[in-house]
Amino acid sequence: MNYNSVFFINGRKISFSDPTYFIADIAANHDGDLERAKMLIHLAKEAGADCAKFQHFKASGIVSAEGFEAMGNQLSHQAKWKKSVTEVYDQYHTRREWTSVLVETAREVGIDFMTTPYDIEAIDMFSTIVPAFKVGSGDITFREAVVRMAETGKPVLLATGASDMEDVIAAVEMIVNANPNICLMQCNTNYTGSVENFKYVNLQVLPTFAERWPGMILGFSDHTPGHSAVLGAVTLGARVVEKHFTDDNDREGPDHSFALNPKTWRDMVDSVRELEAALGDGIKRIESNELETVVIQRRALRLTRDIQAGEVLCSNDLEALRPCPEGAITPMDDLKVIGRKILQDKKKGMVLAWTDLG
Ligand SMILES: C=C(OP(=O)(O)O)C(=O)O
Repeated sequence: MNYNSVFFINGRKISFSDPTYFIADIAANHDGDLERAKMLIHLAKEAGADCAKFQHFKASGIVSAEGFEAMGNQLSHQAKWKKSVTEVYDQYHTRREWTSVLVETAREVGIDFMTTPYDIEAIDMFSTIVPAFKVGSGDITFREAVVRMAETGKPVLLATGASDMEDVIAAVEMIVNANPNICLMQCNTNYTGSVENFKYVNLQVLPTFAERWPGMILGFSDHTPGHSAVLGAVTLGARVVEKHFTDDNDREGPDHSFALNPKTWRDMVDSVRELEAALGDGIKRIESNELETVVIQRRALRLTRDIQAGEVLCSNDLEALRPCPEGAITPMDDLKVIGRKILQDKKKGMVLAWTDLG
């Protein structure tokens, strides 16, 4: 199976050794208003996002009115919606005629523009516009769309919420058969924003993915409150993180309540940057910022009395005390020092070097 451990999104290198790439999913949080969509792109950039992402669907191309009607429009987070599922999708869809304005706004602001396309027309329309495509979890089995995105040659970010390993294997195969640039994202698609959801996030799937596809770029699409899940995901190797983004969690639209806002988004980015710095490279060493503390915290063998040249050291002549200047014998070697002759006069409290001993 042929896939890359490094790919680029608009010149930005995505790999395990590079900083996490943050996608602010504006989704439907523009509330059907182009000015709000533009404002959210600006706010996402200010909050530290690398990418402002939208979703392009048309109600008629994504949901069956009859299908949801038959289920009473009452499942999961949709139960809170005041209108039917079709009406909500229609009201909150991202207008395709906004595209040039959104793309230009993102360019001016200096943030990548991306979308999750929910129909073939949208994939074709955006194939020369976006630097990468996102497959939303719900479309993991939409073969035609997944293959079409992969065939554009753009990196494909595959969300895997509400899927089992068999679904994931099939989708990964479809993508890598056409395109080696894939990011495999763990996701839990419960959008209720409940803290109960933490126990379903299952971050340990990331190492499972890594074991099955060594070196594949991993990501995490998160819908839980706070930053714990994201910090855990980055620790476990995710290098693309997506979270919903809004300016105001109290607005009425379907995606506001569980989104991060500019303040919480900034906190997340800052926390991940700190975590990345803290994770390091795994090589155990005395770090360059510890060179002084290694002196002040470690002990050296020091003389408990004035000693004259020719005397033989016994255990009572030595005590282990801080600091330990470079070259001093440490208490690790106390047994090698006891019984040795001292070659020159030394004062109480002085340290010993090997050249002091006969
Ligand atoms: C729904 C989407 O993604 P996810 O499955 O990651 O929540 C999306 O990108 O439109």
